[in-house]
Amino acid sequence: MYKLKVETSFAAAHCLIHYQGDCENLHGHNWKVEVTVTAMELDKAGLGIDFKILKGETNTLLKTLDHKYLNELPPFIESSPSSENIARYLYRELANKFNNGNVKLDMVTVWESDFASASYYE
Ligand SMILES: Nc1nc2c(c(=O)[nH]1)N=C([C@H](O)[C@H](O)COP(=O)(O)OP(=O)(O)OP(=O)(O)O)CN2
Ligand SMILES: [Zn+2]
Repeated sequence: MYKLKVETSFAAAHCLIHYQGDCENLHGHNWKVEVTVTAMELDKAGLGIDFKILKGETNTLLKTLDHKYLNELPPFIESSPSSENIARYLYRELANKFNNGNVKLDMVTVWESDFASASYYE
């Protein structure tokens, strides 16, 4: 079994809902996103899955969040755009793209600062 990880990022604005404190006000982060998959077998080139595919699909999804006000986007109308909910949203979208007989999405981790992150996995 192999574990592969890519890292990328996006910038966006948000405010936490049902939260009392500074973070209920509009502010932004440069979120770092880590996507980890497991692969059972390698192809002839020795790859579980091409990093270019992992990063490409992830960046395509992140483009829909980049430089947006997250609270206005459909995934976060009902659920506050916390790092936890962002990680879960990304996980569910990327699982549909990556999961097959060989590859399984393992975990998505979202860092909202150098010191704070949330991960989601199933
Ligand atoms: N479990 C979570 N806790 C918090 C989240 C979150 O997504 N999940 N998010 C926030 C806010 O987004 C806030 O912007 C956090 O910003 P940060 O600067 O890290 O928070 P502080 O101001 O408390 O940082 P200091 O280190 O105290 O300056 C809050 N919590
Ligand atoms: Zn925040």
